[in-house]
Amino acid sequence: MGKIRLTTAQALIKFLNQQYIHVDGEEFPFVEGMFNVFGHGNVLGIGQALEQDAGHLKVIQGKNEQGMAHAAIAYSKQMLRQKIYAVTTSVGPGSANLAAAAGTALANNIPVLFIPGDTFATRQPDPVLQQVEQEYSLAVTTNDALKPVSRYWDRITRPEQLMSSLIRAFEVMTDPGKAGPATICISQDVEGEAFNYDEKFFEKRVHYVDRKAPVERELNGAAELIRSSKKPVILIGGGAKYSKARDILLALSEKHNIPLVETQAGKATVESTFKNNLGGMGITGTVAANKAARQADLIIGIGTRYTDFATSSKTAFNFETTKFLNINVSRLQAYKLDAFQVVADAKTTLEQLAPLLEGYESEFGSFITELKVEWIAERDRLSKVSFTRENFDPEVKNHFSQEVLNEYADALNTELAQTTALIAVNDTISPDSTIITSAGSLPGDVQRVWNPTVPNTYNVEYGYSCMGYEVSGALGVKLAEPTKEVYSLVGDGSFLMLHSELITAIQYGQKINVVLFDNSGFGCINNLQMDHGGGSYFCEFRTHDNKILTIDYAKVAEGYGAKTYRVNTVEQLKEALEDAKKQEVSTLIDIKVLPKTMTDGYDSWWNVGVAEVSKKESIQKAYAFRQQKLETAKQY
Ligand SMILES: Cc1ncc(C[n+]2csc(CCOP(=O)(O)OP(=O)(O)O)c2C)c(N)n1
Ligand SMILES: O=C1C[C@@H](O)[C@H](O)[C@@H](O)C1=O
Ligand SMILES: [Mg+2]
Repeated sequence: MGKIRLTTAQALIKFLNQQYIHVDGEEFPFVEGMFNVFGHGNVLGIGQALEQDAGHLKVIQGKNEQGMAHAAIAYSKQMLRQKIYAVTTSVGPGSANLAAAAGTALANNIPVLFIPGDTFATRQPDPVLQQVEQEYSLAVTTNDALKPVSRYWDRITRPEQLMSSLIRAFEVMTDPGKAGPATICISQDVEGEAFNYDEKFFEKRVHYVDRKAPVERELNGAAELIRSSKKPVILIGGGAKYSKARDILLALSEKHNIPLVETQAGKATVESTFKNNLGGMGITGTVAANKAARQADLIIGIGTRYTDFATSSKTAFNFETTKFLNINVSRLQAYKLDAFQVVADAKTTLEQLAPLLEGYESEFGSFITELKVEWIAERDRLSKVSFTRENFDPEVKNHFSQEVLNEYADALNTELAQTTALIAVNDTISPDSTIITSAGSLPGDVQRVWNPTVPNTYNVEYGYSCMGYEVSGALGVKLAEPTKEVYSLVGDGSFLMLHSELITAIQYGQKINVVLFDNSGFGCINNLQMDHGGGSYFCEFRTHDNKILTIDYAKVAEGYGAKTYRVNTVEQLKEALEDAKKQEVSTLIDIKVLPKTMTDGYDSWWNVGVAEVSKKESIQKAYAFRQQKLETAKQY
């Protein structure tokens, strides 16, 4: 057998170039490119290999490891998990910076390949720069911290180990049932070590993503459950989107009059304009979706993980009477809520179920339309909130006095409500643009009020809700959708935490639009503490002498080379959005919004850890309320 002498890093890059994916009869390269932040842990090994021959890989210099990893995750999510970017980091802090992003990929089941450098296999120079010296083991390095946030984890201390390791990593990343981050740590000396690799290892390798069909028992059981149900509701999860189940969902919903409700990951599988689509479900959901779910005697959960946000901490359904039918490629997910399990691909299952449901119609009648009409009116109200200097009643009530709200209006020089601004963005940008968000109050707002009229234009990461995904993710989506506009919807808190990849976007001419909602604080957490009887404690951005912090974010982005806008009214916002569309360079719109003007909970419930004992009566009350709610919640 032919051999080829390569360094471990050269072998890695050669192998990545030869990985293909085969989905629904189409075959294409699985690895699009590689993000890097070089340091001594990877520049001489992986850096050298890329410089010598990157093949078809697009090589992009990131600015922060978490940020570039978020960009890679958003890319993969937008490509419906069919294409990835790899991410290489240096050793120690460089790899530690991957941890939050790895968690993001894992919680959201997104395939991405992480290649952090590792300490020396020989241990000759130990402790090498950036090595943490553990007393109890020389084998432990910073990279061990990535184990709990990786779907697959390995350490390469000999060049030949790379072969079996990579094959496992690609098997994991291309399996829809267990897709997630694969982390292969390579000792920095080993990256440069050569080995006589079998040439066969580098032959084109095709990873087949076949759609797993349900077995007859599953199919008949599912059909029987639906046929005997009066009011079934379909809960669309991310799995439905990745399976491209839109058409069959639409057909089944229409034919059998079954309402569709969506999780964050499932939103925009089916366009919001579809008559039976009632929008987001759960804590951050619409009244319409939650009312339908409350009435349901059967929830058909398709590709959903049933997170606390989707189930309102297991209070959203009537568990006495509601059955669950879970269609999921993951057995782990299918087992949830004591459901009837169909462990199979969403689209295939629904297509095979269709003939078995012939003649069936739910008893929802015109109720679905009534719910939708009711919610449209509510959204309309939210689009027109106008601030008044007296007796203003914000969405989030009884937290801030009018005096404090006026203080914000003065400091930020704005009277804009967040809901009004957000809906204006929705109504102004082109419908085929994609929005990206993940943390703060915006994910809740968009799950309720954002109307994606074009499928797959909603890239919201809410499995990990990781601050920093918003701006970085926009870069990833732009790489996936180069001809479309992308909009990062980001709070001031998240922007401050991480926006380094805005610079990467500008550097590589990848136009992103950052729409920044500045309410001068960690607004949603402030809501959370005050909703549970606490004071306003360290969640507002105030100076040492209690003044509201005002930051000119437009100026910050201007410094990077972005085209920027300062916005205090809806009119200015619309103008800025129109102008931003015409720009070739990345843009940032700094919108000053009033706190407490995001959407509120609409009576949904989130189980959070309230203090059992407290000196404050309001907290005691919050605790008692939680205990009361737990009485009605499913226990597991
Ligand atoms: C990396 C990370 N750290 C902390 C949190 C907890 N957290 C969630 S939202 C939030 C504040 C977000 O503030 P901002 O972006 O301004 O959004 P707002 O709620 O004000 O709309 C914090 C600290 C998180 N989700 N992610
Ligand atoms: O703690 C949190 C509260 C949520 O409202 C928010 O969206 C999320 O980012 C979070 O971490
Ligand atoms: Mg904020």
